[in-house]
Amino acid sequence: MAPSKFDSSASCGDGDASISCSKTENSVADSLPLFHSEKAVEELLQETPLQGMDDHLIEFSEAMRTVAKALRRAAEAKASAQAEAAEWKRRYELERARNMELKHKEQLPGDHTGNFDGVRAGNLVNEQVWQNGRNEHSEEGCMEHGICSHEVLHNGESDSSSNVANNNIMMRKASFKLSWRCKGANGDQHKHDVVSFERGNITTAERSSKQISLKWESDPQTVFILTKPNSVSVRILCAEMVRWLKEHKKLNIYVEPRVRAELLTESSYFNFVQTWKEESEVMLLHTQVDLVITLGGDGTVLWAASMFKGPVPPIVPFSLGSLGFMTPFHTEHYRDCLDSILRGPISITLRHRLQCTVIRDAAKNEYETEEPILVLNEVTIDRGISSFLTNLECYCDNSFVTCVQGDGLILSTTSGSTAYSLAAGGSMVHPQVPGILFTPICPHSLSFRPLILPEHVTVRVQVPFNSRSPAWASFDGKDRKKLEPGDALVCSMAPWPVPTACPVDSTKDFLRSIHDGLHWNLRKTQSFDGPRDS
Ligand SMILES: NC(=O)c1ccc[n+]([C@@H]2O[C@H](COP(=O)([O-])OP(=O)(O)OC[C@H]3O[C@@H](n4cnc5c(N)ncnc54)[C@H](O)[C@@H]3O)[C@@H](O)[C@H]2O)c1
Ligand SMILES: Nc1ncnc2c1ncn2[C@@H]1O[C@H](COP(=O)(O)OP(=O)(O)OP(=O)(O)O)[C@@H](O)[C@H]1O
Repeated sequence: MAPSKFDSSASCGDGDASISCSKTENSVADSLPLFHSEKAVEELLQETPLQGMDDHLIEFSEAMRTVAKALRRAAEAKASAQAEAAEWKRRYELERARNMELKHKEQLPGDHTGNFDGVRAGNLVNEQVWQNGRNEHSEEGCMEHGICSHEVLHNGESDSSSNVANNNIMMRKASFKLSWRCKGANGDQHKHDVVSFERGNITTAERSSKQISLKWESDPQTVFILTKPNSVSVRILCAEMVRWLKEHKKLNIYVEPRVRAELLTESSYFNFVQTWKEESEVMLLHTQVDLVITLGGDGTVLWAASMFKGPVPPIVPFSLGSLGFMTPFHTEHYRDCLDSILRGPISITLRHRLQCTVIRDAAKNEYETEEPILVLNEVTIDRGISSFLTNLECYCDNSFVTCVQGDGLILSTTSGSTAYSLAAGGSMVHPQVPGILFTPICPHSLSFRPLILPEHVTVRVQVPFNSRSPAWASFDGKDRKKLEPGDALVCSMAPWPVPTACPVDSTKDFLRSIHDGLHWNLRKTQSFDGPRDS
């Protein structure tokens, strides 16, 4: 009786496996191990004596033997093809490595991609020559502008500092290049000093925010004194300081028009004091002034910074306020202090500023002001007098961040981290840390924690068209601007920081300000007198 279909299970001898001839050709080939040898077929046939079989069955048995042989040959051919492909692949990799090495040596300008699309496997060089002749790490191949590294490890040699196995295959550590992604054509050249790149290991050997020291190359000639208004003690000190700087230091003195008028009411002696007539002259102050002295509190430092829309001369802030986070110099010793500052060198805290631009009806993308508004502390977008929650859509480099529903949002510098942002639950951050604090004000959501974003981002805060009320932006607590639905405020790090002088260094200054100003973590020390671990 001839079977209509071969569809049975059988032991293959080398273990239990099922053979299903109803499989497609590919799937049979895939299960070649099941046909490990023709033995399986023989065993199967032996179990069925040929005598008594009809011709069809005998014929079928023979066909099965033939199929088994064909499958074995196919398996051998496949294994051989795989081995050959592996060999070609290995050769290709060798050639690729060699070409890469040569290409790096040639230092082709503008091509640091490490791409070798044109390399063909057929264009191979003698592998042995390559292995014998080259045995080097190719640091010298690293280019001027990018940061790259790759190394080749050879037969019998392994990098003692790594765990690379010592086998007979030439191994190539992945080659790579780092570059800083930023706007502008010269982006690649940014901050290479921060990252060192030895043999493929990335280390940040150098720090970006070192203590900055200012050394005068020529003597300062002109000092601009800024004072807090309506303060008798400030007025008295200002007159005394102007006199001393003129008589003992032979300096030119600039003051605000209001201050000059005050000095002149005191005495005509102060006629030499300079000021400006037109507001437009303020724009040029930075070209005439060597040093700015502030007499007041933090608000006077903010005021001074706001007068410079571009570069800011070094500021020496004297403390005549209540808190004095940014005013480390004491007025009692002002002569010694100024004496040392005029001689230099001066330790400087470079305080980053934010530049903010209001865009009216963001859909039109029209900037309201030509010049961005610069802030030293923060820009605040809040609900103003409205009793509704703010509804502020926030984007960071065009990626949606979140929607602020609450009283508002503070975008703060690290200098401003100890001001309004701190009161709203933001972290205190050392002023030399470059970053933008993203601090919600009374958010109506328990999970809305403050963020600190990197310095290079652009933050966009938009009042959506479906907002129930407008929002209000204020800049270092001043100049409130209404943001109607559809308006946006764009904020990024400004290129002109505010250099403020420190008595010792910026870290001591920062710690002093949080200890003295805020009494940070002030607590009576627990006494020794009591239970303790034995
Ligand atoms: N709830 C709050 O804490 C709150 C509310 C509104 C404004 N402010 C802050 O006031 C600043 C404006 O200051 P002002 O002197 O013109 O107004 P102000 O005279 O009302 O003084 C506000 C207080 O903030 C302090 N301050 C300012 N800058 C600081 C800083 N960088 N670190 C620590 N404290 C700082 C000042 O010493 C002052 O005591 C704003 O930029 C804002 O940060 C804070
Ligand atoms: N030269 C100036 N012209 C106009 N306004 C100024 C000037 N200097 C300071 N102000 C403003 O006066 C206010 C108070 O100044 P400041 O913060 O220096 O004094 P304070 O409030 O007594 O000190 P503190 O901030 O330490 O409590 C601030 O709002 C500031 O913007």
